[in-house]
Amino acid sequence: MKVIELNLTKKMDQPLAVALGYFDGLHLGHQAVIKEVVDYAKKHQIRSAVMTFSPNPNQFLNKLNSPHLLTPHQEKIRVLKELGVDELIILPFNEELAKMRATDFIQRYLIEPSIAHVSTGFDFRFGYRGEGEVTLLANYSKHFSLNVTPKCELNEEKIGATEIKSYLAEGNLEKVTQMLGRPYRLRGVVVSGKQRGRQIGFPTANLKLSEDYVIPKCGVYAVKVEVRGRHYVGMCNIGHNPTFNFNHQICIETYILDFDADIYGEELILDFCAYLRDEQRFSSIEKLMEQLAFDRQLVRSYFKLDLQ
Ligand SMILES: Cc1cc2nc3c(=O)[nH]c(=O)nc-3n(C[C@H](O)[C@H](O)[C@H](O)COP(=O)(O)O)c2cc1C
Ligand SMILES: Nc1ncnc2c1ncn2[C@@H]1O[C@H](COP(=O)(O)OP(=O)(O)OP(=O)(O)O)[C@@H](O)[C@H]1O
Repeated sequence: MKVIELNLTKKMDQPLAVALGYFDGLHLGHQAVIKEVVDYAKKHQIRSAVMTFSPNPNQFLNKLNSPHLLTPHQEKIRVLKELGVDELIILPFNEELAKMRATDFIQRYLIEPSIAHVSTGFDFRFGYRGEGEVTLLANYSKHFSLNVTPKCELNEEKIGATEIKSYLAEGNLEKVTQMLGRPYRLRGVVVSGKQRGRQIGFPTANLKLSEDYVIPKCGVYAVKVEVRGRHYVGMCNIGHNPTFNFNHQICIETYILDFDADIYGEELILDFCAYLRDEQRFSSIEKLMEQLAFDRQLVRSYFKLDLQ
């Protein structure tokens, strides 16, 4: 997939079908919008693209330091590749774009580059203070064809980034996975901890996130783990390690089952599959160890591994 960061000002080399939106999460609603574009492009033998913005419009408009995203930049690229998108076009979201009238946006980013087909969702808004709605796009049928994806819902609730973020904050991974159509993923690098895990028989890989992700609720999770291109299962604790000494900074650490290797500095990918329990402060290290052994059995049975 080609990633283009630019102001589209002139005609594109080849006709494009584009999906428009920020697309944080790339959940099932976003996937419906994007799949339509990929299918349209295949059928008409043109290239498919996602047209998005950077930085996050919310971050720019509300002057947030860190946006905390479900799919930060690299993660978004990875999922878009899997969806078969040919190009990712990133428009710089700046003062000029924030103030651009909706009709000027259409002229500059859709008509001038000769975009052939546009796909959006039912509630897409664009232009100054979100004044432009999909009905406005429909007025330009002589320039581009338009597809509007109806609302995708899960049990009558809109599938959306805000909803997924609140389910992550509650530890409701079932809803998160259903809305995303895949497990929630964190990616980072293994850094050294205080080496206490090893001493209590549960060495852990401490994760330093590679991008600004939304962190799920503190607690213990059954996770799928990918490291050095191989797949494992594990149990991940997100929290403050209160039994030892309450750490103010949240730490994300994973005990990988049936694994013993030095992976400091390696990339680690965690897929969050099930919420097992809250983090607790135990009265002794022995009690914590007993609980960890119990958690390990739970993880084995969750993933239907032979109990050992
Ligand atoms: C699956 C799992 C669950 C854990 N649950 C708790 C917990 O409930 N309470 C707690 O204080 N620490 C918990 N821990 C954290 C251990 O205290 C931690 O592994 C130990 O402090 C080692 O930290 P280190 O890697 O910084 O050396 C858990 C760790 C793992 C891997
Ligand atoms: N549940 C959904 N069903 C159909 N289309 C959707 C759904 N959620 C978002 N879309 C569409 O996907 C495109 C990209 O969405 P974008 O991220 O810009 O905005 P959004 O509506 O705020 O998404 P979200 O609700 O996930 O935050 C838009 O065209 C939007 O209308």
